[in-house]
Amino acid sequence: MYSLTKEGEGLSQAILSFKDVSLQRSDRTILKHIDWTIKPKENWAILGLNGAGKTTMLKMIHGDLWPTTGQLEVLGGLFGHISIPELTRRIGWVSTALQDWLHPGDLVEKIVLSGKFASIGLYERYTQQELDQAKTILSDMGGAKLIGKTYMVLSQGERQLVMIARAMMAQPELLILDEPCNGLDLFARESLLQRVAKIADMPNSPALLFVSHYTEELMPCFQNVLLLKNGQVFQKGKRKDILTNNNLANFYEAPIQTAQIDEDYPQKQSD
Ligand SMILES: Nc1ncnc2c1ncn2[C@@H]1O[C@H](COP(=O)(O)OP(=O)(O)OP(=O)(O)O)[C@@H](O)[C@H]1O
Repeated sequence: MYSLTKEGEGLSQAILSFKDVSLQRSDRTILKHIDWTIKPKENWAILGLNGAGKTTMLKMIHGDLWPTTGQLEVLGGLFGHISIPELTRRIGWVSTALQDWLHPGDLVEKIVLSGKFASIGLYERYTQQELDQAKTILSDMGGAKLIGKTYMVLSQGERQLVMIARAMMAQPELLILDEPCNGLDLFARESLLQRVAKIADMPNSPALLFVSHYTEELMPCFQNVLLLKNGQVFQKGKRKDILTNNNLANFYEAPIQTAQIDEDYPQKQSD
């Protein structure tokens, strides 16, 4: 169904749509003339070096920043005509930065449950059924052994798993994974990426938006890639067209040799 703005203008059915969006801060243009659409059922990865503007774009999608110029539509709502708190409840956000806000002494399952209320800590009344649902989501993500532990004793990989389960608790329509593999060792990273791939395979999977510095983290479920450089879209499209040696060499301004790695990622025997 098409959404309507207050003026009655029909909107697209896109998950998100940037139309000539720029963002100015002080005397600096951080994002420049971004044109980009994510259609339903598409999963995208954004690749960019430090300072490219990735986090700024995510903050915009999440409603924390507004375009200085241009038109931005997220989940059928046009900025300027939507309730931002309502929008943010429909978006899951996983980022190591968010971990610093959590209460270290909280039980893992309660942190997952807090995703339902979009709160840091649990202040709302909840039912046993909701708590059980949080445990089920965590178990489905491979985190059954974490139930009953406090957040502070978890490893970084386990914390990221909890963050993803927390985001899934709200049944988001869009799940943003902002450099989720930061600080993870090889095995923890591959295990987390496998979990992400499982989410992508779910029948009612949210649209996935994965942000990274590294091409090797872009799982096959990310069929579309946007290369962001100096606040501008350098290239965007199907991964097979974007992740070529030539493109990446131009993007990074350095010789690049990509290699297809066996999709059976390294796994510990115990996994
Ligand atoms: N409020 C602001 N005022 C001025 N400059 C800003 C502001 N916010 C971000 N920037 C600048 O905009 C640029 C893009 O920042 P952003 O955090 O979006 O990059 P990024 O691609 O996420 O980088 P990283 O990979 O290092 O996290 C950076 O140079 C940053 O210093």
